[in-house]
Amino acid sequence: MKRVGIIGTGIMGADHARLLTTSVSGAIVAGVHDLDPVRAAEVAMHSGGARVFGNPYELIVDDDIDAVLVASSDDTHEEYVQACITAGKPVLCEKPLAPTVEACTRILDAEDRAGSRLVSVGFMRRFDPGYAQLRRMLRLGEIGAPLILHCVHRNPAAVPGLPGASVITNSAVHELDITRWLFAEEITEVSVHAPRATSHGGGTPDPQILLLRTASGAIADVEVFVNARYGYDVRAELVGELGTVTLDGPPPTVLRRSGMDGRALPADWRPRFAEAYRLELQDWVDGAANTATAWDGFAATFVAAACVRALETGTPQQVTLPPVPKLYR
Ligand SMILES: NC(=O)c1ccc[n+]([C@@H]2O[C@H](COP(=O)([O-])OP(=O)(O)OC[C@H]3O[C@@H](n4cnc5c(N)ncnc54)[C@H](O)[C@@H]3O)[C@@H](O)[C@H]2O)c1
Ligand SMILES: O[C@H]1[C@H](O)[C@@H](O)[C@H](O)[C@@H](O)[C@H]1O
Repeated sequence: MKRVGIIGTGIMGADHARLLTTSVSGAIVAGVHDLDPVRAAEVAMHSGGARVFGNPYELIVDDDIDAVLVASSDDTHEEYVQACITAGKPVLCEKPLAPTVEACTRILDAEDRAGSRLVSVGFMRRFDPGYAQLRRMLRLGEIGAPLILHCVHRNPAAVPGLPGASVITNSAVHELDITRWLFAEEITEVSVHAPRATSHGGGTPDPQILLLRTASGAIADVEVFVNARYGYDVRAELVGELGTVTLDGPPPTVLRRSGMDGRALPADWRPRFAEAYRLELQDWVDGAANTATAWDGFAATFVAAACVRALETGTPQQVTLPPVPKLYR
């Protein structure tokens, strides 16, 4: 039985705790920590009486904790991931690995010194049955050589006044990862275009259109719109030389009534990606190593940084990743 400690018990930490407790085999939530002790206590209570730690570093080194899940806010990931590497414990860190290239580089260096892959990154879309099917069809040659990936990523609402950079490092980062993962090659050039901003974002440059060119010359276009109001909506369409494959959002149930034909949209990512989170956690608990690595986390943040420069300067940016370190080849 893997005894998991969770740092950060907000929306995602609480959801991961619930899944680990109810839907993942071979694991228990043994410890929790949050800056807010009330949140930590509540999640502990629903996780079969996990221990509440007042100090996150004591949780990480505790002999009764085998592995750590980091679900605190983005800018706190690095310090906890570093402490896990030092303690020699596997850590599943929510995306992004860290919001800056410098922080991700320090994590890669620490893993290199440790000499083993301890870090997984929560790019859960890799486990979503819909995205997995898209990738399988591509590999089977169903649509021939891929040319274009169209992506839509809409959230109903975000923190008012969120900086444009955060829309990229926190939200569009999923598409940066999924583009690398689907095409199995790196993104080499990016440009970002911002139309007139929505009046519902408190000044956030939102929506944004990202154009990503991959090493073989394919293009992904990403509409990221974090104040779209109407619901949580993530979609994709892959266009190949022989056909297309479309990933529409579940659920499959359609309500036809009063002259309308419609499906209910989820309010956020938890229902939409419930199965992806469960499969990701199971994979991590099993040590199956299909989760995104620290290198994947670094690469996504590296491309995100180029997108932020493109947004701020209005000019396309070349992306040249450093060579893949030996640990990840
Ligand atoms: N994979 C996904 O689809 C997905 C979805 C949502 C969020 N996330 C990521 O998960 C993380 C958490 O997001 P959330 O939506 O749960 O946010 P949240 O604000 O609901 O929860 C964050 C929690 O972290 C705590 N916290 C903040 N700083 C801390 C620190 N230094 N030490 C310990 N606890 C600290 C807060 O008190 C809060 O309870 C973020 O990194 C976010 O990007 C991933
Ligand atoms: O942190 C969340 C999470 O990563 C969701 O999956 C994404 O859709 C949101 O845009 C982001 O804010």
